[in-house]
Amino acid sequence: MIEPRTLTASRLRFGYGPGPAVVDDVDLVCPPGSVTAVTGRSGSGKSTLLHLLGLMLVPDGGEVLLGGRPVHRLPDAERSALRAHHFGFVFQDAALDPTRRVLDAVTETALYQGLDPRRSRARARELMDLLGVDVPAGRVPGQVSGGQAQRVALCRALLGEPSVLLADEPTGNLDPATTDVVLGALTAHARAGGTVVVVTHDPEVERRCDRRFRL
Ligand SMILES: Nc1ncnc2c1ncn2[C@@H]1O[C@H](COP(=O)(O)OP(=O)(O)OP(=O)(O)O)[C@@H](O)[C@H]1O
Repeated sequence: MIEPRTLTASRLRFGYGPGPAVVDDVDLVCPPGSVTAVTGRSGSGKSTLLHLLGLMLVPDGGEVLLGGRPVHRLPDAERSALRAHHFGFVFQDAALDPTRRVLDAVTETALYQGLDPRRSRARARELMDLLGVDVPAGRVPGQVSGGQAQRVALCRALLGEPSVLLADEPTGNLDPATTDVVLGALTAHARAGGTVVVVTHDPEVERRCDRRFRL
């Protein structure tokens, strides 16, 4: 069951070191039930914003709120627990363990969440079918294409039924038909109560999202 939660950034600011902030005074509200597109030129801070929203970076200023609760400065263990139970990630550098089978990569986070292994394997197969990840069960991530690896990461994120799904260029390596399938899955997750945020350079993907935020 997805637990609906609004994700909010308030006056968010972050820089990687001395010099100007990469994310500067960003206000953003992402309600459950919708897909928000984050766009902007290369280097404008989109991925950084997604890492801040996903509690992987701690802001220098401002707040990240989940369901109205400030979560950006929680101790590491609490932020990790929140990430594991409420967030799903499809990141460009979402490293899939190269030694594990694709199916195990998809079920890995669900097992951490305490889901029944047999049910999560069955659901993983359904999601892989839905997203057209048609690879032999024994394949390891290094033996699948970039576009397939992205969809494996999406299956893994969806399996956990996260309140918040953050995706960095999830259609970057995909043809139009497969882009449709991925957008359909992201939208379905939102309609089921999820909060979905997608970084994209693709104007067509941006157009099809419910909300738009330009950095
Ligand atoms: N780990 C890091 N250390 C220092 N600077 C970084 C780091 N990661 C990103 N940056 C810098 O922060 C800025 C924003 O990077 P970010 O990846 O957030 O942009 P982006 O909008 O996602 O770019 P793209 O569209 O090219 O993926 C860039 O100038 C980048 O060089």
